[in-house]
Amino acid sequence: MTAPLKHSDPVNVDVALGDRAYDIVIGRGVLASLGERVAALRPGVRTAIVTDRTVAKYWLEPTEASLAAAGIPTSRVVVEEGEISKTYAGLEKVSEALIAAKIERNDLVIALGGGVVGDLAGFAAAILRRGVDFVQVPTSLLAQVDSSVGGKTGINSPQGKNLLGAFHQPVLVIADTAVLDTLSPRQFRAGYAEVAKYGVLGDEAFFTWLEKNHSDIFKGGSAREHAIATSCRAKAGVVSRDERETGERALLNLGHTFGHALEAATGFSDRLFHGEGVSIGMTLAAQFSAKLGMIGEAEAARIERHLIEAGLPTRLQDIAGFAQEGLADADALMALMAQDKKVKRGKLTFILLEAVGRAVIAKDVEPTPVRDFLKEKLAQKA
Ligand SMILES: NC(=O)c1ccc[n+]([C@@H]2O[C@H](COP(=O)([O-])OP(=O)(O)OC[C@H]3O[C@@H](n4cnc5c(N)ncnc54)[C@H](O)[C@@H]3O)[C@@H](O)[C@H]2O)c1
Ligand SMILES: O=C(O)C(=O)C[C@@H](O)[C@H](O)[C@H](O)COP(=O)(O)O
Ligand SMILES: [Zn+2]
Repeated sequence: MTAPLKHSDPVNVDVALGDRAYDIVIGRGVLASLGERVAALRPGVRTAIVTDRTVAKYWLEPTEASLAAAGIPTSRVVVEEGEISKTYAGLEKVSEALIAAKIERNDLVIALGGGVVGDLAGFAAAILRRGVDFVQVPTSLLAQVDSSVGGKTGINSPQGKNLLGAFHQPVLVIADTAVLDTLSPRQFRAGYAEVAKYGVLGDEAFFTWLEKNHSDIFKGGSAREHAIATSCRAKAGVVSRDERETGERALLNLGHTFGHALEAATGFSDRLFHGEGVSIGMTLAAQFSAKLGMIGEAEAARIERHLIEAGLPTRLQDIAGFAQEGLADADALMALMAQDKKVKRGKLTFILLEAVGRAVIAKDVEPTPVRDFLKEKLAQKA
């Protein structure tokens, strides 16, 4: 872990992917430099900004102003906020709008928003005219620490999370930490789950730092920038070594096998945001690791305690409408987990823990112990 930044220093994190390498620029106010940076990267380019209604209200005009100041023509595509847009219908809307705006192969799509907009606009860019470059301007904490980096793009199927998609790296990521000031507290907390994930999966010192400093991240200031930069460095390192998830990258999926199943079981709705699903999933992964004797109960409890302190849900019973059919049913959750992209020849793969800060990939996990574990968890009192 590197020392916390001074508040005013913008920081650059390099995603070292050879001829597809790119910079992540992190700092307060860096959105104003978007136009200048895009003009330097792609002289003469035209752009289409894809965003959602809420983000448009706060951040579309400053984004357009920055591009206009650099002489870059823009058009806009505004979708509904939330997972409802990360769908076939959302993809059709964005793709048709980009075609209507005559976005050409050498133009740029700009994803201005949270992970939904980033995944959706990135996927539309990946398939438009068989591939147009795109820039990520992440506006949620989750997008700044995770989804804008690494090139996973896609949409959901009613049968599962991110089941249609492509690896398509952005050419630039601009993470302005000031834009997080308009994010709702619940969405900020949800994004924090992915920050904690980076500590839990590979950096015990960062997790310890988070235990002491998490409230400062919520307040803003240098702790926020430090947490974002540390998460981005961790992700950039993994992605540069294993872009297509043939090995190590699967570690970034800690908590997601359970979490994605819970998101599907709640209909990709506001009952459970992605980061909240990750928080519950990460707690379950830690508890399952303890049940298998891989870590002590105390370590699993340490992780859960921190997530609770950060205001996150950690138990299945914390989900609104928990008792509804589907969610309180281990077999239904097992069926949803069978659609996980880490499944190989029908066998589940889980990301489990050997310690706080040391995650491992567990292949060929037998379904029976997982089902029994879920039944135990489902039987707990609300
Ligand atoms: N591609 C990846 O590697 C990756 C990684 C993690 C998550 N994801 C995906 O990201 C999605 C979740 O992303 P998310 O949590 O950002 O959700 P989101 O995109 O739905 O954004 C959350 C909410 O916050 C609002 N919002 C965003 N920025 C704002 C701002 N600055 N001010 C006010 N409101 C703002 C949005 O309008 C939305 O309502 C999921 O679909 C998940 O699967 C992808
Ligand atoms: O970038 C990755 O790799 C991740 O797994 C990051 C996750 O936080 C993210 O939610 C990702 O979209 C999940 O990937 P999926 O392949 O399980 O859909
Ligand atoms: Zn995630």
